Amino acid sequence: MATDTAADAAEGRRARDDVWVAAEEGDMSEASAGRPLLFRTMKVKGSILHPYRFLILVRLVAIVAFFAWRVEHRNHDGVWLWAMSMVADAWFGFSWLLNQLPKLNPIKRVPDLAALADRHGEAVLPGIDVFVTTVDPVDEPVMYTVNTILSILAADYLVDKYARYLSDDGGTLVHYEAMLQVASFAALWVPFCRKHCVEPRSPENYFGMKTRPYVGGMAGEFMSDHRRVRREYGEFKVRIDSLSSTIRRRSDAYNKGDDDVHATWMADGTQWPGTWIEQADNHRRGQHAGIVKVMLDHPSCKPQLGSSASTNKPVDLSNVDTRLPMLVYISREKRPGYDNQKKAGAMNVMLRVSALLSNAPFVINFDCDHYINNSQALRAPMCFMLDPRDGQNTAFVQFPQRFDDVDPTDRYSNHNRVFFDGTMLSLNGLQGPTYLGTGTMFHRVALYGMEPQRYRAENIKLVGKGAELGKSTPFLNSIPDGAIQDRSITPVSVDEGLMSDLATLMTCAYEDRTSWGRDVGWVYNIATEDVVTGFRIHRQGWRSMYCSMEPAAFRGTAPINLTERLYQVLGGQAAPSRCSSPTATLSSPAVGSTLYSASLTSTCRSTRSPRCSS
Ligand SMILES: O=c1ccn([C@@H]2O[C@H](COP(=O)(O)OP(=O)(O)O[C@H]3O[C@H](CO)[C@@H](O)[C@H](O)[C@H]3O)[C@@H](O)[C@H]2O)c(=O)[nH]1
Ligand SMILES: [Mn+2]
Repeated sequence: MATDTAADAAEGRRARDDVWVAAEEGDMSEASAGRPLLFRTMKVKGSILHPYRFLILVRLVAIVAFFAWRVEHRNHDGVWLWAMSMVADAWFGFSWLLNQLPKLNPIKRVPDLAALADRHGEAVLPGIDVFVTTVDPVDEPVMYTVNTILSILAADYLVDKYARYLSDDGGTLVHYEAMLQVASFAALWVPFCRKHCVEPRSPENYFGMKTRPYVGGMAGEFMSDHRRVRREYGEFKVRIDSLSSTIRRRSDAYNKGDDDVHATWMADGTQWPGTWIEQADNHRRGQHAGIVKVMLDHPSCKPQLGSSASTNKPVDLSNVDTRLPMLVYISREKRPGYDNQKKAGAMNVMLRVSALLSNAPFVINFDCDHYINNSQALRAPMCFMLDPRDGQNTAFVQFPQRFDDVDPTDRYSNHNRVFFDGTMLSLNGLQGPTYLGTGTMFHRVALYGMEPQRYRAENIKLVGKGAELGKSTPFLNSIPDGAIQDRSITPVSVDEGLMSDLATLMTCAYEDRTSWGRDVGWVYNIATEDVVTGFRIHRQGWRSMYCSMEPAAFRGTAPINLTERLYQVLGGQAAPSRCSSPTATLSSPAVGSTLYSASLTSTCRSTRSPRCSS
């Protein structure tokens, strides 16, 4: 749980401060034109880096010498075996070299939130669309998803500058009704977080902490508010846990006497358009209509203070802004015969649907089991995106993945330190880290397949784009606006016309004969759509940034037992490009193994969600 993490973090910080020193920024006056720099760049201290580089050189010499020795000592009794092992060694050595080169100059970049606040004040921060994906309320427990969503709704960002989207690939009523519950509990939880500066803002993790220093300004009221909200959260959990039985009971009552149809019914007495408990034609997992429901409208741009304490509302919110950001539920259309392309397909639909509803210039995505751990986490990537140096060319900002519930010795290497704190920082010194699938903020236009220099709104050419981006005129028209950073998100009226435009964007057939899944959006037909999508964006000349912040911006759940961990590693291995070294699983030849091993320890990653119950 999050309790040991504070101590861990403090210790980690102390250790790392001995390693990192400020890097020289060179003459920035021209690039920044008087605008303040919004992040600090650090490099590894010379006394550590130089010996490390020397070590790489020594190993390189040893490897070359080893090769020479192998060539000279050919085994004449088994030339084939010898040749095969030489080929393997050559490939092994080459990939080792590729793995080492970026490590010559690791770079860490730390966002300067104070400078961002100084420069931007509050009002001019750009809009963000936040995407969360989920599939199955049992495999990916609903409690994780609702906590993720509560943590996003409570994040410290301008309420009218971000919108929240949940994509439910299962199309289940449980998820939809869970979102209704979230919307109602958030009306208490979010103002409570704001009033008392609560961290983290995922209630399960917050109430699970043993101790926490109070940093808010209303210590006097804290204990009673805390007790009250905790009780409400308990009741909220009970309601969430009983959703599936509530829905089943309700549906049974509606279906009584009808032997043919066993529909699943919503609370308002209409049939659920998505997947039914008893699956029927047009109401099964792989076959149902597209659904989009705006559950919380886009808020007004003026703060709305809450009411003072009364008997039925014991928490005094008279000085707290009670607005909530927009909340939208989406379940895309599913038809037999179409490959739904898993997460990549879901993300592409969300990208299009959000373009007509909020069309923020930035999007950030989370898997349903990754919550916001640091309420400033949506501001931090802005330090990179708005920075005068490379902001215009930065396609995405990637955060390290951190995990709860890892046993103290980390015996299954869940933290994956070499990958998140080695390889990624190393790539950060080059064109930037790869896209890792969750906790990543993008420039929307980078996902539309546009190149960095064409990025400014006035340069976007829509002629001929219909073939690439699909034939929805409202969507094509939204693209230039989606590039304007200082555009505020304006509330849209969800009328019949808009609903039919949205339905078109969610259909399976929309992407036929377009570039979606190839040159536009998340890439299809590959196990590691995230990594490959990142590569495509890099290829176009964009760069990416790795954002280091304390406390960790986001946290996820790690496998708690060996079986789950092995599944996870297997998932990563099955997809070689997820590993920084493609040969990490090959057994190395006896002599070579010691030379290579240090660079090969657990460079693979994957965050397959644990099949745990909550
Ligand atoms: O048909 C699908 C399948 C999955 N998902 C969502 O995609 C996310 C990741 O899927 P999961 O099965 O949990 O994969 P993991 O192995 O846990 O995830 C790792 O691998 C994925 C595939 O490369 C990356 O996208 C993730 O970000 C990365 O954490 C989850 O939020 C799912 O709900 C969908 O929306 N639709
Ligand atoms: Mn997962």
